[in-house]
Amino acid sequence: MALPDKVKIVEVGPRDGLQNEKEFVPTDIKVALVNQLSDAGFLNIEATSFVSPKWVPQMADGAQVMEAIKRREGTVYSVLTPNMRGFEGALAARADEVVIFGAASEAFSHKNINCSIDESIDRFEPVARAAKEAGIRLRGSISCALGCPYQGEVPVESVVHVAQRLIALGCDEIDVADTIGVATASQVYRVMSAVTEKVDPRQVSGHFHDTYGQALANIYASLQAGISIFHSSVAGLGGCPYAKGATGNVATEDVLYMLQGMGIETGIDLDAVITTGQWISDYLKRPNASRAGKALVNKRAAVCA
Ligand SMILES: CC(C)(COP(=O)([O-])OP(=O)([O-])OC[C@H]1O[C@@H](n2cnc3c(N)ncnc32)[C@H](O)[C@@H]1OP(=O)([O-])[O-])[C@@H](O)C(=O)NCCC(=O)NCCSC(=O)C[C@@](C)(O)CC(=O)[O-]
Repeated sequence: MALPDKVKIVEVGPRDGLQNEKEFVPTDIKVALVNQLSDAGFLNIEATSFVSPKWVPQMADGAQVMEAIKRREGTVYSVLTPNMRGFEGALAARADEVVIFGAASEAFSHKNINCSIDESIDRFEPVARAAKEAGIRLRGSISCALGCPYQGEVPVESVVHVAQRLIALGCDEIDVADTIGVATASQVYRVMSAVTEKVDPRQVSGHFHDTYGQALANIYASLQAGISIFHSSVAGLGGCPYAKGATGNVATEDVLYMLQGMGIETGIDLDAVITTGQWISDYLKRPNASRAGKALVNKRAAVCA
């Protein structure tokens, strides 16, 4: 299949990137991160979650973040909402898109949102209806679509089933997520092909954590399967608190560098993202997990030396 000439990158750093940070990141830092990413030209930024602060304390300031960010014309600001309580918070915070998040693995569904897959879809139903009534975009995420930390293998049929249920709820887009980053390219090609047999490929995205260093290859395999929407996290921040050991999403800088090299358009300023990636890594006192980010920061330093 011919590769797309344009790809949409959904920047999930402010939510998926930060949610697992042990130390509370001050709201003004979260806001500065979102604002810098908006200025870099992202069409879609996942800014925060409206979930139980007991389960994910780092996202407790979601309303304050949404209140304070500078909204860029043309950028969709998304937030996670597991239920109607979350949806009400998102509506009040003027989110452009709400994300319901299920799983293809029963075990992870219970660990992450304290209910079965079927119960989660029932719980999402009123959220989906309310979002459509409010004219808010609706996205559905399928965690552990390529492997589960608790049950191991996840049947492709389960991924396709959850994908179809989420589309039937009215999702504008669904994310096939490798939550623990275990997948390899041929498995990804198979799963994406199976999902896009039933769901319009334009509505399907790839969300790849990079725990085993396979994310870029998995993105390439997804491109070959007709996918043209990908999630990534600036500086490779992140990991899900309910997927022990899962490291960050694939680094946005690495994805942009790869796509640029292939002549695939994203509309995003890689230089600006590199600066932001180094800034947030320095702030969090953690190494920058982006290879291209680090290399280009070092290259800048060499030029200035
Ligand atoms: C879903 C629940 C709430 C169910 O939690 P529960 O205990 O089943 O439900 P509950 O109704 O009993 O609520 C428990 C407490 O949370 C409160 N509550 C209830 N709902 C909300 C809400 N929306 N916002 C704020 N507070 C809420 C509720 O009021 C109550 O407070 P208490 O009475 O104990 O003081 C809980 O399991 C939860 O919040 N889980 C967090 C899930 C999460 O955020 N996980 C990480 C994001 S998913 C992810 O990272 C994967 C993804 C998307 O990136 C893709 C991938 O890589 O796989």
